[in-house]
Amino acid sequence: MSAEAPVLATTGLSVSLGGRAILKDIAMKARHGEFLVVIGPNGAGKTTLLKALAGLLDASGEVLLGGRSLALIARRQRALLLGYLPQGHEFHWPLSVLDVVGLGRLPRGAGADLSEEDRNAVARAMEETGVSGFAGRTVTTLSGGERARVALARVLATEADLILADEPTASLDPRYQLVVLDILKRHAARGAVVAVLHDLGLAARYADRLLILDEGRVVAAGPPREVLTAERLATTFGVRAEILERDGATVVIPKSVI
Ligand SMILES: Nc1ncnc2c1ncn2[C@@H]1O[C@H](COP(=O)(O)OP(=O)(O)OP(=O)(O)O)[C@@H](O)[C@H]1O
Repeated sequence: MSAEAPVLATTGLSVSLGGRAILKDIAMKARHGEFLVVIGPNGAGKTTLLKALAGLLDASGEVLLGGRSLALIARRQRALLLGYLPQGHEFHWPLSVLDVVGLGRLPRGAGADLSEEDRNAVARAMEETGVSGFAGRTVTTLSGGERARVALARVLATEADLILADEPTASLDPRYQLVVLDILKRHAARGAVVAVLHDLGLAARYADRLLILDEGRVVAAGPPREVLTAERLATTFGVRAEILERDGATVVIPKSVI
């Protein structure tokens, strides 16, 4: 991907599901090196946006990856360019953790026998996410937080420049929430990351820019301290919140329901 074109950009991106307009004319971009966090109330369209960015939904408008139209990029090539971490992390097959993370190498042509390069990428991803200790365990026996980290390890193993992560910290304990966001922040530095988060405090701390979705539209986009205002939290989320600046970071304290 060229460093000049945004890693990811959309124009006029719209999606209808079940006869209802879910995403309406979304224009957004993630620049090289950027950690973009998508926030918004339940049902705003965040998951739908990530799926559309990953090319998993019929959409009108355009998604550009490194300046190239996603629609014109073959599926296998897409899988090299972007890693998609879906919400939920359910595994239905009783594979070992090592095998699941190894699946991340499939787009790179890996077969049943991984090359040394594949094995190194898998080992790095497992080390980073703290799952090496249970490499031999069957994924269906893992706890929710352990599964979430294995799912992230599989995406990291792809070594795609762009990662789309849907609620990557859901079901993680406080330490692993920070571990995972640190990983994504590091990854963003050499490509870009678009992540959906519900925790406004973590979103404010980690995001280079926030994209706020409400009822399928972008209602604000920019650095956390510019877009996270008490008025915005009231109109978009329906909460009264206190917003503080502490050690250079924006701290959000939701206080009551409006
Ligand atoms: N397949 C579908 N058919 C019809 N409506 C759908 C479908 N998938 C999602 N929707 C609707 O689209 C809207 C946006 O859903 P989406 O999952 O993108 O929201 P979200 O912002 O990720 O919400 P949450 O914070 O609750 O995860 C919701 O009203 C949802 O009910």
